[in-house]
Amino acid sequence: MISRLQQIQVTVQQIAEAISSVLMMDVTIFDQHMVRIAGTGYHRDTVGQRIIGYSVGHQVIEKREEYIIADIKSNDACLVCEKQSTCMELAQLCCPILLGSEVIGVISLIAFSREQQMEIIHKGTQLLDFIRKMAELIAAKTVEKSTVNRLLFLKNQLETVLNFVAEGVIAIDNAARVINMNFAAERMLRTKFNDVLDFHINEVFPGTPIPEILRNGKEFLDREVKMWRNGRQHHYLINAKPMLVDGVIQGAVASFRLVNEGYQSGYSKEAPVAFEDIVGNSKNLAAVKEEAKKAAFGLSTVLITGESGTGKEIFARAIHFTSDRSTGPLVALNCAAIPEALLESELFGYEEGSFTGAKKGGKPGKFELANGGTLFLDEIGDMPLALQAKMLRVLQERVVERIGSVKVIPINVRMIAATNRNLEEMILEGRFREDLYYRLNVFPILLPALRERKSDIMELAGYFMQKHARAYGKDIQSISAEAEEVLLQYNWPGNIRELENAMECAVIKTLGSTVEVRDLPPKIAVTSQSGESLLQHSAEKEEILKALKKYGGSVEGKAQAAASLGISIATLYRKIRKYGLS
Ligand SMILES: Nc1ncnc2c1ncn2[C@@H]1O[C@H](COP(=O)(O)OP(=O)(O)OP(=O)(O)O)[C@@H](O)[C@H]1O
Repeated sequence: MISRLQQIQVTVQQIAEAISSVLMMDVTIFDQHMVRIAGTGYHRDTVGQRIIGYSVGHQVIEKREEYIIADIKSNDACLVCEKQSTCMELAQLCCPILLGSEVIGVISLIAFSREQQMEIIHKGTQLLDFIRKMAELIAAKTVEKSTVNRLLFLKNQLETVLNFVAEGVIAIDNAARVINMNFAAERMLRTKFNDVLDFHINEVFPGTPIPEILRNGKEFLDREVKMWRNGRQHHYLINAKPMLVDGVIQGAVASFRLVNEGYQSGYSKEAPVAFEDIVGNSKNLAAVKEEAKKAAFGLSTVLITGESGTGKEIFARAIHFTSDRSTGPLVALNCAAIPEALLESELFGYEEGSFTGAKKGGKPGKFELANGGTLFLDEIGDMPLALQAKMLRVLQERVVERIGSVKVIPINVRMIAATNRNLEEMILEGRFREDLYYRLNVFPILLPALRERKSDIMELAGYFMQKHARAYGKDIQSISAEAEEVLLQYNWPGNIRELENAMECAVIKTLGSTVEVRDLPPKIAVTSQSGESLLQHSAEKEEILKALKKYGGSVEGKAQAAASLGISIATLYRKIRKYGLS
């Protein structure tokens, strides 16, 4: 193991040189294993080597004593040294480097000349006082080093843990500036920590109540915050706590999760959806529609998989309204939208008095509410393992028990589950139960991504253009050939939802009756083309300026401007800097 002195070798050498130049004598410093850590003059060349043989140094370490050796040839301590007869040193002064009661090394001041020897003879105790101070300094440096090492270790440990959790975590200092952020927070806020370090939290996460804590010191749980991003409103549930040092608020830490459109209420109130309402005639989509129609007429559980925004929910609704349960309830629950602790009672309900805060008369769960109809469980991949086991029982036995009750309630419910996750991979990682997967996957439906059905893009774009033009009372008739090319070239990672947002944004911006490239969100226009032309740059700059003029340069204004441009706030700030728009 590397010794304490070895860990700070450079510092030890510097101290040896400083002593040597002040006292005009050579210095050597070695650790408790007799390895030379530093040396000046004659001893410089053997730094890093172990001192062999039994010498005064060994005695300093063993006895933890200081030595003043006025004459090497006659001193008792030197008599035991094998090299005494050939030793070129005339006199020596040795001092242990102590860390508590442990010797971690020795400083030795050496006289090679008569004058230096005289110095040691006449001023030995003063010199020793000085060397002792230097030994204390070195010991303090080793403590400092191990403190730094420990802090680095803790920092790594903390980062590993932070980046392991699925919740977003963000920390601010006492001026509400961002000082830390984990991977999940980066993902959810679509930003990079380095891009927003030291930004005011409101610039990164507008509308969050986290700064309140700096004023009142009160922690809060499950506060809902809505934020516009990419033309879409996102809901977050936030918990936050003050960071206290010696009782003084030094900042705050918040953890949050994205509660995408927490549609907890049933769909029964909503308008029915037929397969004919699902826009798109590509071969891929037509095949899936045929499959889904077959599923609608059975009673089997359906598992819809597909990337986010591919239309899983709209398919689930079409299946329900085409099935012979269409007059029954359609009840939906997004497993990712509900805090884990509440999910069980949402699904299974509870009896009166089953836990603190339980409603009088108890509450039915979604299974009961969906009786005679369909239960749509979205984001099933986010269901915790313990609940998965309970779900499996319901699917096998077709009965539910409310929390806190022993009564068994029979249920007649068709289940449709959906996920954008790869459940088979999750099974291998032990995060999803294989038996539940097979129970759910009776009728699998795989929705293709938009990029896998390019021929649907323009049909959908036209459909959304008309829908939003109607809503905004605008007379927009067509999409220009250039805009069409851009729409077709783009990769659509956010699928149909992203296309709908893009077309809504275009409808808002279009001045005439045709959607042009400049009306599309800059992100789509830029990434669709190979290389960013000067023309695009100036168009983008103009768009940003327009948005900033419209919404104002305040933090809130910038957040709105970013939302209207379909970009994240951090990207807006980057572009403001890039185009010098301060
Ligand atoms: N083929 C389609 N025709 C018309 N609208 C569609 C079509 N597919 C999806 N949409 C619309 O696009 C949006 C996204 O679809 P939906 O919510 O069904 O996707 P999803 O796969 O469930 O997304 P997520 O996994 O993110 O919840 C919805 O507003 C939906 O009405």
